Amino acid sequence: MILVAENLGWSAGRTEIVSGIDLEIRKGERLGLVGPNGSGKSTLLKLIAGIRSPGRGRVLLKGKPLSAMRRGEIARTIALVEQQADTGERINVRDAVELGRTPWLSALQPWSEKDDAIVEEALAAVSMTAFAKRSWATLSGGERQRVHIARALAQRPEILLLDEPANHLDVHHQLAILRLVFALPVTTVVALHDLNQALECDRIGVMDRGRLVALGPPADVLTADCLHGIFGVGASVLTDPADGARVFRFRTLS
Ligand SMILES: Nc1ncnc2c1ncn2[C@@H]1O[C@H](COP(=O)(O)OP(=O)(O)OP(=O)(O)O)[C@@H](O)[C@H]1O
Repeated sequence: MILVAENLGWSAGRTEIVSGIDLEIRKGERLGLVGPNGSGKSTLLKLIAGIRSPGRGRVLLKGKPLSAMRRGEIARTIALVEQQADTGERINVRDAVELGRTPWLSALQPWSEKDDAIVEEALAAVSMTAFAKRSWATLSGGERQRVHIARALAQRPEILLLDEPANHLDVHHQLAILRLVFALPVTTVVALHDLNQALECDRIGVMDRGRLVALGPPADVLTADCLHGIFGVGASVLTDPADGARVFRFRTLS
């Protein structure tokens, strides 16, 4: 297991936001996190990224407690693309992506041509090369999202955590980003609202009111009962005649 959460919990004041999370993340898997608004997906991602300290339980990264690791050491392994993340307004796109290299730089290892090449590759991966000199402040929401993903790619993490990466993106870029993310040779944990996109994950974790209530292959987890009970919707599973893929069609419950 590359990352293990043991009885993880976090509270805001006296309100438990997530609790009792036991989760073993396998090296190389694509794990989707789904759940209603406010069910704790972002909080769980922040806890496993080490940017929020758990109130209870612990996170082990390759067997080592996250709490015993330095920030830079964690950042060389885990990158998190947050929802609505912001970046200093005055920087340009390339500067924002270069920030991804920070955990790898030191007095003994200053910026090199290799870092330039990694940044250029990351910009190209999200089709933002032509925007490299543009000021961050002038970007649209979807362009910012793609730059955040490029920054995370430049970090060259072993574990990539993404909170709603397709948010703000037009349908072309949604498909392109998810295809890119799912093809990366890294472990990926991705919070998703689109349950059809979630079907592409190896495993799905379902969050409900701060708890991980189901975990397993998409077909086992995203059942009609689950969709009814957790999301309060009815769903039919249709087959796409183009390629035989399963797709959900949702309806409100009368
Ligand atoms: N610092 C905080 N103080 C108080 N409440 C918080 C804090 N952070 C999160 N919450 C609450 O915790 C709950 C879980 O939030 P979280 O952002 O983890 O959910 P989510 O599943 O990612 O939601 P969404 O799908 O809407 O993005 C929400 O009700 C939120 O309002």
